[in-house]
Amino acid sequence: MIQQVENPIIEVHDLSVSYEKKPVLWDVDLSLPSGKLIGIIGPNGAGKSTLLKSIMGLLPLSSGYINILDKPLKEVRDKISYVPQRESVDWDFPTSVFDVVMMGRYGQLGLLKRPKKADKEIVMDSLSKVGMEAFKDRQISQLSGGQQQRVFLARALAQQAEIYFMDEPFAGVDAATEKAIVELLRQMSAEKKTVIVVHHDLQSVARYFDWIILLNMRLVASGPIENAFTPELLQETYGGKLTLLTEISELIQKNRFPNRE
Ligand SMILES: Nc1ncnc2c1ncn2[C@@H]1O[C@H](COP(=O)(O)OP(=O)(O)OP(=O)(O)O)[C@@H](O)[C@H]1O
Repeated sequence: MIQQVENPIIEVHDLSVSYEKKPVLWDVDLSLPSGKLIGIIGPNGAGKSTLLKSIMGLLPLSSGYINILDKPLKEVRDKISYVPQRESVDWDFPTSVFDVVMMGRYGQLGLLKRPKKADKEIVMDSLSKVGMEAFKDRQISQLSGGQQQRVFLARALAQQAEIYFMDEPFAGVDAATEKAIVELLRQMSAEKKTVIVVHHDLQSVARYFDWIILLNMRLVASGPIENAFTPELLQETYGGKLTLLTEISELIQKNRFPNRE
């Protein structure tokens, strides 16, 4: 079930990626619609983060090419924003919440230019969207995991991009932060942003995403949640590793896609 899209915002052609000659992604052909919340789902080691990084040009490709907004990545870099995994960052670095979020503005500013009043306003607005204005002067080493994740999201918002890539934004955050992130994703979607999220928790997939990519080294499915989130396709993606299959099957049969209009 691989649905091709007319006028895709992202097109991936024959993508293969290897780490030190060990193949991780094989022949991925993908086209993605704009303005949707898109989840990349698959078991551990399936290549989800690798797909995200490849699309953003952070890894060398063994074969294939990627177009974003009909153009090669280097022409549209300022239109994309990346929220990496929280653990991949040194949170002991001595800097404030405000300054981390201001880093989101440097793409537009250039490194040597001073931020203007408008940039400061964008930073404060981004912090308020994630409920972190009160923490603007706090050192980032003194934040909880959920607060760190919110700051990361605020930095991405400050970039005012069109496409947002997020690698497991819900990993290790508290329930309040999870709810705040979901609300933010919905708001971004209402503003016609495209958001692509690596996601682990199968229970929440149908509630959070409009479209899913099922991946296990090869592309198993890409399509609207109603068509792609099926027991058969999940079985194909997870193989014997899927213990939640019955539960998910029930969820689908009851056609319960809560909170999604
Ligand atoms: N820098 C690297 N060097 C060598 N191998 C790597 C590197 N990064 C990832 N891999 C391997 O590539 C495979 C895919 O990794 P990737 O992180 O893309 O998977 P994932 O689906 O995001 O996994 P997870 O859900 O566990 O985060 C794994 O087998 C992983 O061990």
